[in-house]
Amino acid sequence: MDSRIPKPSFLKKPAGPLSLPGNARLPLTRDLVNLPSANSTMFVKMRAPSPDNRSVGSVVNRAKLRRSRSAMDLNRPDFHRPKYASTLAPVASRAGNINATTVAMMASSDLVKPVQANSNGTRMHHLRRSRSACDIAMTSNVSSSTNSSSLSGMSSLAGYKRQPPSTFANSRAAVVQAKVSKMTTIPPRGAGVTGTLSKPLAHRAAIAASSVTTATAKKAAPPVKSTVGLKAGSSAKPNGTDAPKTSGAGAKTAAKTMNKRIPPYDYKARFANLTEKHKALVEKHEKLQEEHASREALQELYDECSRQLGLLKTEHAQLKAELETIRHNNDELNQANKQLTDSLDRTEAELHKLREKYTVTDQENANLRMQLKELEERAAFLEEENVTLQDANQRNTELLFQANIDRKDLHNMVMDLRGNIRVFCRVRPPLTSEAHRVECGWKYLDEQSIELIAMDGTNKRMDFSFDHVFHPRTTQQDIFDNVSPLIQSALDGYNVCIFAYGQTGSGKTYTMDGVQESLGVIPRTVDLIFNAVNDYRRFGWEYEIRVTFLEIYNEILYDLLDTSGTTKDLEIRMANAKNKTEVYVSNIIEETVDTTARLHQLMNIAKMNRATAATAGNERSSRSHAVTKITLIGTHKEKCETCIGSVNLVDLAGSESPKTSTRMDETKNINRSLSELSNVILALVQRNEHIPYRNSKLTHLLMPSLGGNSKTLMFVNVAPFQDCFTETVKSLRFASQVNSCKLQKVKKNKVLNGSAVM
Ligand SMILES: Nc1ncnc2c1ncn2[C@@H]1O[C@H](COP(=O)(O)OP(=O)(O)OP(=O)(O)O)[C@@H](O)[C@H]1O
Repeated sequence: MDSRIPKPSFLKKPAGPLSLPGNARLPLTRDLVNLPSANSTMFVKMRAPSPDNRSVGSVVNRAKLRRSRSAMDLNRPDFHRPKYASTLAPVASRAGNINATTVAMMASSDLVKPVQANSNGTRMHHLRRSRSACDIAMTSNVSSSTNSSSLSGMSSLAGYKRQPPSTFANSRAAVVQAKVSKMTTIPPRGAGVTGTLSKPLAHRAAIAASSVTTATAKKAAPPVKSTVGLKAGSSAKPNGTDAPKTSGAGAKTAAKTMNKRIPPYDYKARFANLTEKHKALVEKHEKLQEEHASREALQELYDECSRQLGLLKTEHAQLKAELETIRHNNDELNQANKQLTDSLDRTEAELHKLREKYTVTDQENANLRMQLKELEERAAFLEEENVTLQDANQRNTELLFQANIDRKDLHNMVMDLRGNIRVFCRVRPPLTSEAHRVECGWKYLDEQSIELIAMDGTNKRMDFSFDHVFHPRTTQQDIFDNVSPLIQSALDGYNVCIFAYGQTGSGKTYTMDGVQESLGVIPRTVDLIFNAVNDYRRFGWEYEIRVTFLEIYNEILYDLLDTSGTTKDLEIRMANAKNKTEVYVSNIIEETVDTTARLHQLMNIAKMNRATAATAGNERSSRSHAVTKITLIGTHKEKCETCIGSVNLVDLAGSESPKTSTRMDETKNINRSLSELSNVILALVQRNEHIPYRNSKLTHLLMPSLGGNSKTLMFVNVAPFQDCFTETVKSLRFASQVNSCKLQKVKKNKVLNGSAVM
């Protein structure tokens, strides 16, 4: 298909040169109109191939073709302008379209979006995108018709459906204005800088929007449809609806003039036409400058918006971080609140329990108060009763004191009836080691009589009577039960003497001291005295207890509490010149004891200091007379009464046959002192005027107990063996003599002006 447009027949070459200077020729209207902006490919593609040089060859030089149609080719003498060339309507400035569209699109979309990297590149990108977007439909149509023919390609432009510029531009402008107004009406957040910047920003935005609106409104005239200008010989028919509304009447006239068909030879008309077009172009240039200014304003607005956006983003990030912190704090507060709520629940539960407990306790408290009130009433009653009872108690104490005195008198009377000197006989059992020894025949007739039968073949029998006879199975407690009444007499203010007499090994020390597992009379007496003293305190009596431990060995006195090792001269002296039976020992240690333990301790000391040795009848024989004296001084402060009693506990040395003795001097002294004791007893029995107390230390010391104001008890201890028969008979005969002795009536010690009368 030949796309060459046939040369119009009416177009003739001018006869002579125009009245232009030199060789210049007026450019064609088409060239002038499309010279700066008609370089688009669309238009190039729509251009018909040059009718010239078709005969040059089969290959067409397209560069030549373009050049042949350029403005410079107008001077060619063979140039033939196509008829339709002057009828081409001026194409609306694409730059103007692009600017308006770009501004509208920027306002609608990109102004509120962050600028990425290079702002210039982005702006160009928007420009390119907007232009390509506008040309999409047209480009596609053109490309599809390029290979057919220019005419068909131009005709295909008729199908180009451009969006109505006025509507599009107006809508874009409206969007821009809405965006700007929104930006200006958004209250500034955070720093005041944003608020202060909003005013110029709004102003610029308003200017830009108004410019865009004006530009787009001016561009509301639709771009010339190619189909109009492409129709050969037909004049352009401006569409009334698409005609520009802001160009004014001059522009309309110029357009009409320009579009008016001017003969080629009418240079004046053509010049006028060109002048009008130049004028239109100048106006267009001014408008483009305004648009450019608006674009710069928009660019500044865009930059400002970007900066604001950056600030807003920073502020947004800060607010986001702050929000995150607040959320974190809120979570922590929620957690703490939950814990506090749990704790509060527990506390309320505990409070509930405590309230219940308080209620119960309050009830109990009320009950207790009632009980307290009752008790107070009861206490008042009891207090009155107590006063009454105290009066009664005082009277009873008086009665008891008097009764105790009566008891003492009665007790002493009984003791007097029993005799002031009494004799108890005790037969010890044979030891396990003494099983081989032959025993005498012992026949216990009653509690007071005993029959001794010799087991040497003579069958000799002897009867003895005493105050009490104790057989070998008698316990220490049974013995002391018969002794304790005498101790009570000592507490009542009487002198008491208890001594053990008998052959060596007959059981004297066992009876008086006893052994650890079976205590004798002395330790039991100590316990009884301290128990009685405690009981007497209830009657108002306070007792002072003093003790001395004396030993008579070979007629010499020794203080058993003296552990100094020095020898002191102990002398037995008369206590009172009027009463020659009361004696005391000078220089002896008399210790006051407060406790039983202390007294037992002193007893052990004395026991260790006592002289002992082995004898034929005893491995550990006491070779001296030991005298333990306990003085009891009772005081009744209320009655101003004092009673002094004493207990002499004597463990005599054992008599020994000179035949069996290995220490004769010791044995002689022992036997002599025992003999003197017998003489005194006999003198008392015979009621002699002279009683030989002073013949021995022992009798001298026991003088108050034997012949004076004393209650005396003698144990006669005998061994059960046949080889002791002679000594046993001697002891029993002596004890019988003592038992027959009737001492004078014992008197109670009197105390006058604090001095004791012994
Ligand atoms: N009633 C008794 N029951 C058990 N054993 C006893 C009894 N009497 C004495 N004995 C024991 O017999 C032995 C001799 O007794 P004890 O030493 O008391 O005799 P004594 O008369 O004091 O002798 P001496 O005069 O030589 O000192 C001791 O071993 C003692 O334990």
